[in-house]
Amino acid sequence: MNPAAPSNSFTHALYRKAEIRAIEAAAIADLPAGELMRAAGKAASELVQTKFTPRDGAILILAGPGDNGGDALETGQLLAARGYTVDIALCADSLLYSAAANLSLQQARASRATFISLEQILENQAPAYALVIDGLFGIGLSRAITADSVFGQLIQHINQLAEKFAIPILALDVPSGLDADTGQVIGPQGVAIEANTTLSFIADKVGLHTAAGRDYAGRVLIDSLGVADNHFPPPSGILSHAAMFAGLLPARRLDSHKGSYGEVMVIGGAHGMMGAAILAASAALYCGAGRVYVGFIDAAPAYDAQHPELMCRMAAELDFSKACVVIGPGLGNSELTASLLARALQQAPYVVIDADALNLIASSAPLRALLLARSQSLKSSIMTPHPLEAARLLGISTAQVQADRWQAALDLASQFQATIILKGAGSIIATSQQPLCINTSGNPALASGGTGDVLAGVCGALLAQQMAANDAARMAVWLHGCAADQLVEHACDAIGLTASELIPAIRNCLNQQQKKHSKPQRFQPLSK
Ligand SMILES: NC(=O)C1=CN([C@@H]2O[C@H](COP(=O)(O)OP(=O)(O)OC[C@H]3O[C@@H](n4cnc5c(N)ncnc54)[C@H](OP(=O)(O)O)[C@@H]3O)[C@@H](O)[C@H]2O)[C@H](O)CC1
Ligand SMILES: [K+]
Repeated sequence: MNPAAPSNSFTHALYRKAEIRAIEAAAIADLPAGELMRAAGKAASELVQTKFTPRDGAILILAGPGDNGGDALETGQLLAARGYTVDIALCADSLLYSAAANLSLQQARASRATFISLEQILENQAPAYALVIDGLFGIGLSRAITADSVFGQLIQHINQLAEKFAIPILALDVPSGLDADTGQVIGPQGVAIEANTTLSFIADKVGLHTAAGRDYAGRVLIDSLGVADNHFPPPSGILSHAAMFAGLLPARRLDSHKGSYGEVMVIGGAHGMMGAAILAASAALYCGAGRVYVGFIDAAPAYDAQHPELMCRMAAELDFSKACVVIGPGLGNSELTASLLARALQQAPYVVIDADALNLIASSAPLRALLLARSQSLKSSIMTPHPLEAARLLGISTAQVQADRWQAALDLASQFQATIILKGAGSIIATSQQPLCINTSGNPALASGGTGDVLAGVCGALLAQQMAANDAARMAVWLHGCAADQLVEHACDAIGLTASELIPAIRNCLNQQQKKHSKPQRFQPLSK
């Protein structure tokens, strides 16, 4: 296989369909006809040999009407030549095939593969397949595959059989039915292949990593098909990975004190929602902020018994002028909260705007103006909307946000001139200047109350320790997800993770990350 496209700096690059088309067009001009399809078939057949090895059962290949079908036919004829039992369902009018796909079809027909009809597949309720290869549609899918269409019935049948008989599905390029840009199944009545593995060609695609993309694509592998480096423009997005965060938080100097690590003030915790502010503040504490205050709205407790280090005050008493203000967790909506938000936006060098504070901004033009003014005075702002909050901020519906999360994140970043964390499966971190980033850590155990408050607190701690807003946002989301992954793997499994448990796990992840990249100790203990 050709390694992920094309050099180290691009290993985690993400592109949209139009960019992939442009790369493909530039590459084709340099190459003999059909070369990319041959490379796709070679990559897929090698992957089957090395990772699936289904010698004891037949392989079913679904070949659709475009070049994705051509890739599948090429894969099929290569596997047949290597001695696999291959059934091919040709779901296409071959007269409409491109020259490259036609050549692959001729070779497949001349091979030992058996061509079977759609009816044979649909009637067969207990197939002895060891693997299904999905080459129905790739990036050329232009409209919904509706459940009642022939393709729709085929896809649903394959998904059901795969689940019932534990048959793995390898999708070529994109799981058929999924939009490679948005990560959504196309159309309200649309269906898509639920793959275990997706082997994507030329470069990685945004839609395989956000929204429903992760559920449909399974494990994602990339093969560049040998396309030369110079055909790849700078990526418009990247996937987060551990190495990105190396050195972002400098090693602690021996000659340092609590004042060296910044001050976080969490503003929120109105009556009935005090826990939200305490969660955010505890997360800031565990992520290394030097001093952490909680500024309550209605009444402040004398102290927090679980974390007596937190300084509990009334929000109105706090001076924001040197702090990182995390405003929103349990804030509520009142004249007082709006005036606190206005003061934070004007005074604080760093702000993290979460939850109710986002809703206040969505409904107030003066608050928006104060937020925009921050970017001109080089003050850092991170906003952490979930899809509903993002929808309010953009004045659209949640469904519209989810229909293209990438675009929604970009729109938020440019409208509010802030660093955006658009939460949800495959959280997106966006600024208007740098490539967007899709987070790769985390799991559905995070879908519980309070985890968003924790994330806001982590952002606050990193900002307070002088990290640039975009780095802080990317790293906070990544740590938050890593902590959930570690807990699910080693402690609590997928159900019942609480936001409180997440906090010490985030501290572990942060320290592990720091240790990996820190300088060796000056003094080693003397051996006895
Ligand atoms: N070109 C190359 O060298 C390489 C391409 N690769 C693979 O090619 C696909 C993209 O191929 P393309 O032919 O552009 O698109 P698809 O195979 O995804 O499918 C297009 C055909 O599907 C029809 N279509 C679209 N939507 C539907 C639908 N809902 N129901 C039925 N039919 C649909 C479409 O018909 P139109 O009427 O819309 O024209 C086309 O007939 C890419 O994903 C790669 O797998 C490789 O990268 C190798 C190099
Ligand atoms: K496919």
